[in-house]
Amino acid sequence: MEIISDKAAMAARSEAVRLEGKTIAFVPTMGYLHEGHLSLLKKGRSLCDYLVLSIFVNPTQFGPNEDLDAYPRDEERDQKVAREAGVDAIFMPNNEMMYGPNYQTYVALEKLPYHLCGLSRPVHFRGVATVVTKLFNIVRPHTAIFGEKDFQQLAVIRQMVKDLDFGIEIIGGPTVREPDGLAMSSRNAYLTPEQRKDAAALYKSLNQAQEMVSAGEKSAAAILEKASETILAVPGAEIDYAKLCDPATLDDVEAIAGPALMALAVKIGATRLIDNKVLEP
Ligand SMILES: Nc1ncnc2c1ncn2[C@@H]1O[C@H](COP(=O)(O)OP(=O)(O)OP(=O)(O)O)[C@@H](O)[C@H]1O
Ligand SMILES: CC(C)(CO)[C@@H](O)C(=O)[O-]
Ligand code: BAL
Repeated sequence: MEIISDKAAMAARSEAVRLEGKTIAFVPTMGYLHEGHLSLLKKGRSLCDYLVLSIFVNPTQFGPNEDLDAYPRDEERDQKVAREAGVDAIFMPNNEMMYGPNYQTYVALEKLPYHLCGLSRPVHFRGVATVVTKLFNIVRPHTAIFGEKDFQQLAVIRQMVKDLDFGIEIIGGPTVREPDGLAMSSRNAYLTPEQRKDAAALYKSLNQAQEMVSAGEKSAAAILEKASETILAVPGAEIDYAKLCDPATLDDVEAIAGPALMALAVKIGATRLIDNKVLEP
C-alpha cells in the first residue's frame, strides 16, 4: 500500500494504473475509519482493480463555529486498517496542497443544498462539492463509493456528476450500524457513555416511523410528532431537523404517497448526529 500526500504523485499513479488498462475505485473520507468506511472499501475492492482511499479533513465544508479543529484523527490506525482492507493507495494531502494561496474556485449546486443539513450548515455542500471535484480530478476514478448515511451528500454528488459530465459511476453503500442501531460515525467518539446509550433514540424513531407508515399512517405531521417525542425524551437532546421528504428532490412531503425519506439531525449535548431511512408504504 502506497501513502501519497502529493497531488501530482497521486495523479501520476492513477495515470499509470489506467495505462495498464486497470479500473480505479475511490472512497473519499475524513479518516478515523470505522466499519461504515470499511463496508465502502470492501465494495470498492470487489468492483475495481485498484482501490484508492482518501483521508482529508476538508476545511471548506466546516462553518466557522463547527468542529474542524476537534475532528478526531488517528493516522497510524487508519493506515493499518486500510492495509488490512486491501487499499492500494491512501491519498492524504494537507490543506496547502488542496487550497494553495489565492484559491478562489468553488462548485455550488442550486437546489439540493437548500434543504436538510444545507440549511443549518450553509457552506457545507459547497465545500463538499468542491473538494470532491478536486479529488475526482486528482484520483481520476472509474467508480466512487459514498455512504447512504450522508443521504443528502450522496444526492449532491450524483447530481454534480450528472450535471458536470464527470463520467464517474457513483455507488451508494447502506448505513452500517452499531448493535443498538446507532449509525456508525466518526463523531460518535465525542459522546459520553451515557449520551452514547441515549443516541440509539434516532434509530428507534426511524423504526417507529416505519411501523406507523406500515400501519397505514399517511400524515407526515403525525409521524414527525411521534419522532420528536421519542428523541426529546433523551436528556439534552435538541432537534436540528426531523423531516419527511421526497428522496429525489428533498422537498417536504405532507402525506405519504410513496417511498419518503425520513431525515434527522439531532444534537446530543454538543454532538450533532444525522441519520435517515427511506420509509416504504
Ligand atoms: N455508518 C456508515 N455506514 C456507511 N457509510 C458511512 C457510515 N458513516 C460514514 N459513511 C460514509 O463514509 C464516507 C466518509 O465519511 P466520513 O469520513 O465523514 O465519516 P463519518 O463517520 O460520516 O464522519 P462524520 O462523523 O463526519 O459524519 C462518506 O461517504 C460517508 O457517507
Ligand atoms: C465526501 C467527503 C470525504 C468530502 O470531504 C466528506 O464529506 C465525508 O467524509 O463524507
Ligand atoms: N460525513 C460528512 C462530513 C461532515 O459532516 O462534514
